[in-house]
Amino acid sequence: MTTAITLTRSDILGRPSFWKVSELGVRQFDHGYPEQLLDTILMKAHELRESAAKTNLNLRYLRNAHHHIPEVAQLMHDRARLDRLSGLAGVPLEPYPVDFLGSMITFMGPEDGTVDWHGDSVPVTELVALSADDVAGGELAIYRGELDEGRARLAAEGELPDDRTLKLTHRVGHSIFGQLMGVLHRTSPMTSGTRVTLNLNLRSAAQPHIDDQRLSHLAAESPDFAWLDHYVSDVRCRQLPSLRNTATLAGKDRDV
Ligand SMILES: O=C(O)CCC(=O)C(=O)O
Ligand SMILES: [Fe+2]
Repeated sequence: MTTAITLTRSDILGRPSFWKVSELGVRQFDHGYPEQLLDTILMKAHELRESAAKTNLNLRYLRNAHHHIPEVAQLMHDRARLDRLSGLAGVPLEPYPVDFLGSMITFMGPEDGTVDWHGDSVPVTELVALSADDVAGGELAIYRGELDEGRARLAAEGELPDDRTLKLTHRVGHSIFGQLMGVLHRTSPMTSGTRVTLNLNLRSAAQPHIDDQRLSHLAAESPDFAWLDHYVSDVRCRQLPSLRNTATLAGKDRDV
């Protein structure tokens, strides 16, 4: 595995941050995943493309990809992959548990559009380019600065200065792996070509409460509330113990 780029979270935000799973910022690396597995995922993604929804962020995507495509589930839960990503992040990671956000496949191009400025609700993501044909534009653009400050600038000025934006070109065979929670980013508009990308979302296995998910966001994404029971039991059984444990440890620190 060769690492093409590495940036810490503090490098991106321009300040230390507290709400994070680790100092992971963004890394791009040669993933070495089996070509045949990714080709199968791409072929099945094309078959399902017409069922992919468009969201208000101008993104055409197929959510819950691991339920539709067993090969996505295989990669998502692959132990060697999770161990390697955990090593890169510096903390144990696990697949994101809210089913419809665990994995998705995005379709981007001049007609499908590209995802607009946002911060991720999920803590950590791996973007695996399945195809990138004849692409002009379409880089992952990351604002170097605070999310809220960047949003205010966007609202006031309509754009962000180029010299504060880092652009990463997606490459087939490489993953862009990052902690994009609380980090303002988008995909640069594409003037030609198409890119199909597999997004595999993750969180800290040790501190699963570190997350920017909002119930209103989940409801907007999936208004049938079919995710609710599973979500509440995750909060009860995983997130609450982790939150309490963190609070206890912080209390102990103060007592010393
Ligand atoms: O594929 C990309 O360039 C960015 C995708 C992204 O930010 C997202 O799906 O949340
Ligand atoms: Fe994102």
